[in-house]
Amino acid sequence: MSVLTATAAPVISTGSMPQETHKPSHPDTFKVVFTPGEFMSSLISLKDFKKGDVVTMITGYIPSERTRTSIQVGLRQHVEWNTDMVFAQHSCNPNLGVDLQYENKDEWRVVALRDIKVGDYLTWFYPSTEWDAWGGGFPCSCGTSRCIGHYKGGKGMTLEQLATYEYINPHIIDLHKLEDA
Ligand SMILES: C[S@@+](CC[C@H](N)C(=O)[O-])C[C@H]1O[C@@H](n2cnc3c(N)ncnc32)[C@H](O)[C@@H]1O
Repeated sequence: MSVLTATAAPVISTGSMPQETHKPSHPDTFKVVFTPGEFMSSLISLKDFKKGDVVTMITGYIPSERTRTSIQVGLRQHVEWNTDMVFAQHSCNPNLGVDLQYENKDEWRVVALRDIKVGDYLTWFYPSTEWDAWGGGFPCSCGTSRCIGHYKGGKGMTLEQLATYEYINPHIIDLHKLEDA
């Protein structure tokens, strides 16, 4: 079935969410680091992972429009993460891959791209799922040697640039091909 399944759970929004009322979605796996300032919070690991481990399956999402807190899962489909994964920051040298290549949505997963230690910040490469960055994107503060500068989504990168990253999802490649056609 191609229709995304909605859940009754409340949508987790970030930024303005009061820390006091926040209920961790994965208390054994990761933890939100609440940081003052607009959209400055992030996610750290509570476990060690080996490269290739599944860090979490993607469950409980809610179909959505493109928002600051959504993830693009198809050519025109977006969902709200609806878990603490929404707090994971973008990095141009991420330690997580978001793997949506499976036809069966129950198989969608977040994978460790390298060994991860307790306390490491958890990050993923937003252009691996997002074609067009919400609100025009942001100046990236990942500070890595691979930093692409201003994040604009997959459409702001060439296919050759994207090919140097793992887990660039099929809809991003397809959207590039459609644009180039
Ligand atoms: C899905 S939220 C991530 C959680 C967010 N940091 C928070 O506190 O709610 C995405 C927003 O976080 C910020 N962000 C994420 N990664 C970033 C990065 N590498 N550099 C600068 N801002 C980033 C941007 O404001 C972006 O629109």
